[in-house]
Amino acid sequence: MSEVYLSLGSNLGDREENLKRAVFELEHWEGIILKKLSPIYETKPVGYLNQDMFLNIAVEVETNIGPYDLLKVVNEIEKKLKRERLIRWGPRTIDIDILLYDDIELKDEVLSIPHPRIWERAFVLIPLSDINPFIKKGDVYIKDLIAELPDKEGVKLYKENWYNGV
Ligand SMILES: Nc1ncnc2c1ncn2[C@@H]1O[C@H](COP(=O)(O)OP(=O)(O)OP(=O)(O)O)[C@@H](O)[C@H]1O
Ligand SMILES: Nc1nc2c(c(=O)[nH]1)N=C(CO)CN2
Repeated sequence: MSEVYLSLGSNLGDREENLKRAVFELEHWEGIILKKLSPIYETKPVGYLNQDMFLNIAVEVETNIGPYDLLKVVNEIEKKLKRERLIRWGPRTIDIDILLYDDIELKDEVLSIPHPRIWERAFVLIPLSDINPFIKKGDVYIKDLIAELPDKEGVKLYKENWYNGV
């Protein structure tokens, strides 16, 4: 079994309900075991600024599904939640990114692991460090990376203990 970290975000429709539905799908997917869920954070949009606030979480799962098949799974869940891609970095009912997959490093046209932008995104690193503070980039703990990030002020705790199934 592999240890995988995912990042989920929503800023369209009922954001909390979208996160719950996506986590429910992951939890009930054959070959995926849900291990840890972060609190929900409300976060200022990064990249494309003219859009509503996001809710973001990080999730740890165990799985025997390989990285490329796992990408298909998360894309399928996004589709199920009726995600439409209109603007790059724009509004979405749900976005699911594969952050880390064991210690794998890979990069091609369809998939990059670790996700290329995670180390510079407080909305990713803050929930991630809640579920595993021991993750490092090289020699540096993510807490120390977060301290250096300008967008950390835009990340506020929204709700703890929020998931009980849907
Ligand atoms: N680690 C990864 N997790 C999820 N998707 C990835 C990853 N690496 C590459 N991709 C690719 O990125 C493509 C675009 O993803 P998406 O539209 O969700 O980007 P985005 O969420 O708008 O921006 P960002 O990638 O900065 O979060 C996906 O179709 C997928 O093939
Ligand atoms: N706060 C926040 N900003 C974003 C997010 C997100 O999930 N949260 N996702 C993006 C594209 O992946 C772009 N910008």
